[in-house]
Amino acid sequence: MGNTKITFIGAGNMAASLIGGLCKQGVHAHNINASDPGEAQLEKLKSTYAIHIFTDNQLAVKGADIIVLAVKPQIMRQVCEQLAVAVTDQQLVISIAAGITSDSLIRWLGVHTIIRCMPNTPALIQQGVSGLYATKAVSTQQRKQAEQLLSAVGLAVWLENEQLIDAVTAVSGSGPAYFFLLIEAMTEAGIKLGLPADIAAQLAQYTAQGASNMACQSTLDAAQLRQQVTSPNGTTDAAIRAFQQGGFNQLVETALRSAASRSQELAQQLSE
Ligand SMILES: NC(=O)C1=CN([C@@H]2O[C@H](COP(=O)(O)OP(=O)(O)OC[C@H]3O[C@@H](n4cnc5c(N)ncnc54)[C@H](O)[C@@H]3O)[C@@H](O)[C@H]2O)C=CC1
Ligand SMILES: O=C(O)[C@@H]1CCC=N1
Repeated sequence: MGNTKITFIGAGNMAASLIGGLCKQGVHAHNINASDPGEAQLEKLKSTYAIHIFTDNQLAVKGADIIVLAVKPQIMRQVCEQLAVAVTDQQLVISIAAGITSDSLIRWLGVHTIIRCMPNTPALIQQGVSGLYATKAVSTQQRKQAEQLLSAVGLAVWLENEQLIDAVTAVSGSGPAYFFLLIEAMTEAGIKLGLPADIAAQLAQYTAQGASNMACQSTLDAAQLRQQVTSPNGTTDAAIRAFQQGGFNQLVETALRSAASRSQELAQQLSE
């Protein structure tokens, strides 16, 4: 990232994951600003990574090459309108908010150099994945900078259609929570089958990690890898049948459609 100066507006969960990932990747802390009214989380970030902290958003964006908007969708308009006097078209604005369209951001901020990004919290351990969409005003150099920023904390993929950000939100933005839910459920089931709680949790966590790494590294697809585990009429077969009888695939589709719809709903509600 060289000497690129990055300011985070909002220093909550997602900003902390990105800042943590960037610092662990060797980005200099003196190139990172974070602004938030919550002094406790700012102090935590400062003591952990030695970044610059601010409680005044307008001061925080001064001199920044990239401004990452990492506040909740519901307060994005207020934050952008307050920042409008301080942000210029020379600065790249990356919004990570679910559901807030680039049209709204352009209108509220008065600048056109907008990238919408949907990252996820595993960015903290450099294993995030982000979908990115750039508006026409974003230069090739700025696209490169955004890609470098998000690639420092995981995989970054470009989308040519902004509406697909809703699908990315449903699959990978919210996705870590689905896997945590499965880990929780497998741990609870393991405990009910008689395992000590700590061992049940480790078995579920390491199984998720191993399966995910295999899926990422293998030339086989997920269905083929699943078949390798599934002996005909064996134990896995019994479990998979139970999942399928319970409508597992349909349930996953319904859940992801709900996430995407919520993202579209936020866009509609918050676009005025
Ligand atoms: N948490 C996640 O897994 C992901 C979140 N996102 C998006 O990231 C954004 C932030 O989400 P989280 O980090 O989870 O929320 P969060 O609630 O943890 O962080 C938001 C932060 O904004 C701060 N804030 C409130 N008013 C402010 C103001 N006027 N100026 C500056 N900061 C202000 C809050 O004090 C808080 O620290 C949301 O728009 C969300 O859609 C996107 C991808 C994944
Ligand atoms: O739950 C949310 O709204 C945010 C967006 C993606 C993950 N967390």
